[in-house]
Amino acid sequence: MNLNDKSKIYIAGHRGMVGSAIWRALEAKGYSNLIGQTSSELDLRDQEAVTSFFSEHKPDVVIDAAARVGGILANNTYPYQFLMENMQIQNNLIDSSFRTDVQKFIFLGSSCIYPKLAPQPLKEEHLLTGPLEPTNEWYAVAKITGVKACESIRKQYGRDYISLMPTNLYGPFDNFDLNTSHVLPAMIRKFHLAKEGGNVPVELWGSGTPMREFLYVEDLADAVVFALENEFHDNLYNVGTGVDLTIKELAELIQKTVGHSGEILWDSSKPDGTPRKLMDVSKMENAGWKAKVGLEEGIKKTYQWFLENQESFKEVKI
Ligand SMILES: NC(=O)c1ccc[n+]([C@@H]2O[C@H](COP(=O)([O-])OP(=O)(O)OC[C@H]3O[C@@H](n4cnc5c(N)ncnc54)[C@H](OP(=O)(O)O)[C@@H]3O)[C@@H](O)[C@H]2O)c1
Ligand SMILES: C[C@@H]1O[C@H](OP(=O)(O)OP(=O)(O)OC[C@H]2O[C@@H](n3cnc4c(=O)[nH]c(N)nc43)[C@H](O)[C@@H]2O)[C@@H](O)[C@H](O)[C@@H]1O
Repeated sequence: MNLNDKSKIYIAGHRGMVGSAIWRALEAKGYSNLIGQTSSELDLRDQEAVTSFFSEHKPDVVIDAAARVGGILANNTYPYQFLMENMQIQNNLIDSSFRTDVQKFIFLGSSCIYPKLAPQPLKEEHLLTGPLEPTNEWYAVAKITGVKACESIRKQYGRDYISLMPTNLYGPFDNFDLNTSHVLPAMIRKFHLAKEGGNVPVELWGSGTPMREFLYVEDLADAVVFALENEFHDNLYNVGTGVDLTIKELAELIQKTVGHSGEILWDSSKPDGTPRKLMDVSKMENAGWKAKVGLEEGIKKTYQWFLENQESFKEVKI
């Protein structure tokens, strides 16, 4: 497709951590015809509403950054919502895009689509080669169907519909609610509150032994713009740093950044989840994209954002 700065680009989920980063990145590159709808303006679970939105606005490009998103506890507590809502949202967006001739669609999945015990680092071809991690298999199955829906349109109709599989993301506008968030924002808030409370102990979940990879959200937004501006000849690409660390090492890094000097306690009644999910990022690197922001720098930026926006960050109520 002939993309230009007047192309109409619809960012679904444009207020979220990922969607807002993509919006800022596109604006910075001069794209002036961006459209977004809040979930109260357009509930993407409502097929009829999505169909009429697409027939009215006819976007040239769709970037799907809308989903029911949460950390390990939220996924494990609300399996039906994480499965059904994510299938409804993505399927409505993908099918309406197909029917209104959208030529470029970027779908965002997650590294949890790969089998729990797949060989590490995770390669795109490991998809569907083994059982999923039980704490988030519901969300993973939804995301896998999104990947397959885009792949089927590329295969049958030759449309440039691609799926990017980001690793764990963090950064400005993240969800800092301690029940529904992911580990990195939860640790920032917990260590900050404990420091302010006189360096009281911090209680974290699980054993601290699982390993995780973290990509700063503005790097992901950069990868999405890269995928938008370049012709991709395959349907599935991992997006990450290719570097991971234990949850315990992450805790010590965040404790140092925040300046907390108390004890760290581990609540073994909470799930560890997947032991490791390090991404093989060579396919995206061969396509010409590489992450730039290191973890220490990204945590410092995110903590700074947290301090400046404590009153405004969203508390996601599930
Ligand atoms: N965060 C991560 O670690 C991570 C990792 C890998 C992949 N991803 C993927 O990245 C994407 C965005 O994640 P995120 O972290 O940015 O999540 P987020 O901050 O919770 O944003 C999700 C967005 O989806 C929108 N949304 C949810 N339900 C909706 C509905 N029924 N109708 C319309 N809009 C709805 C919300 O809109 P409103 O704000 O208007 O309510 C929100 O802006 C998701 O596809 C997620 O799977 C995230
Ligand atoms: C990218 C996301 O990865 C998610 O898996 P996943 O990394 O285990 O999700 P997280 O919630 O980030 O948890 C990562 C690891 O951090 C541990 N952890 C320690 N303390 C905390 C805490 O205070 N809060 C949280 N949330 N975790 C904590 C948690 O037990 C787990 O082993 C999937 O559930 C999502 O669907 C999505 O795919």
